[in-house]
Amino acid sequence: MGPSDDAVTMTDVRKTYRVGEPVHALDGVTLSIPRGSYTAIMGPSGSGKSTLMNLVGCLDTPTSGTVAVDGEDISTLSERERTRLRGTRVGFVFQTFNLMPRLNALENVALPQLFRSVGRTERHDRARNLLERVGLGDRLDHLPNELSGGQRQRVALARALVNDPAIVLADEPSGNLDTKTEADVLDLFEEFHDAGTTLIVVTHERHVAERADRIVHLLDGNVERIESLEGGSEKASSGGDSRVETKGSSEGVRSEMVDEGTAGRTSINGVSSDDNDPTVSDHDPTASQDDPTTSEEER
Ligand SMILES: Nc1ncnc2c1ncn2[C@@H]1O[C@H](COP(=O)(O)OP(=O)(O)OP(=O)(O)O)[C@@H](O)[C@H]1O
Repeated sequence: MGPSDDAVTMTDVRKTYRVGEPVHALDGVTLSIPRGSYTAIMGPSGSGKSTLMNLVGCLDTPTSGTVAVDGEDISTLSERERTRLRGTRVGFVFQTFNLMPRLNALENVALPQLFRSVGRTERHDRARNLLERVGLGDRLDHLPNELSGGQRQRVALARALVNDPAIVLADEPSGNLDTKTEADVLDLFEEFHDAGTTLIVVTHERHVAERADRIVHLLDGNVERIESLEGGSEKASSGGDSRVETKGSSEGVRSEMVDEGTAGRTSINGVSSDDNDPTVSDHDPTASQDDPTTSEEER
């Protein structure tokens, strides 16, 4: 299996934060995530799950080692190129949904397509199609606060998928949902996984992780072990090149870089954190020339 068969390849990845005493959030992680696989990431608080997700999501760069996302080494890319890779090849689903409060369901799902050179009609057609697939064809005009928690999460999932990403990253995607709604959302994940999407889900919940093909257990910034799950899909077991190598000692950290956690300021799903300002106007920014997320090509 060649590198192109992996959606993500991490090689001896270290991430060191220096806010006072250095914190080795990731400490020599080598991990491959095959295309089309469904991976759960588990581990105690502080074990490095979010740090790993931030790297895979191109929200941050490693202190040392390489992270290849959809075949591209993110350390060699400019900030602008990483933004584009993130906007076009990665979809994000958060526990808190992160929908734009003043945009309706259709506009929220259409928004990340501003990274692509497609017109407004095509953007809206695709958003409508995805919302129909997640069972919300009759809720297109609803604002987030006019939807239930499960419906909002389904809008978030449709938004994550709208650019046909190589990878969907989900951080505690069902944490705020009741049991029945959680099951519905997880069924939907499975449906998209069956259709070939690579899914990486961070969770503290064993029953959520067990929906995946395998569980990567992190401990103290390293991969402690990888657990293959019985009944994992055909696709994942045949693509299950889960080469894992961990390096236990933090003494080997080579970096002298100072990382100050830039992740929070970066745009996600085509929407920068500053753009989450609830004072954003009601008009459809996917049609606006002035919207900060409008692609260069469209200006
Ligand atoms: N921006 C940052 N600056 C400094 N230290 C950080 C930063 N982000 C994370 N850390 C530290 O890195 C370590 C790993 O953090 P991370 O958020 O990846 O853990 P986690 O496994 O996601 O934890 P949780 O389950 O509590 O969300 C922690 O010790 C944390 O304090």
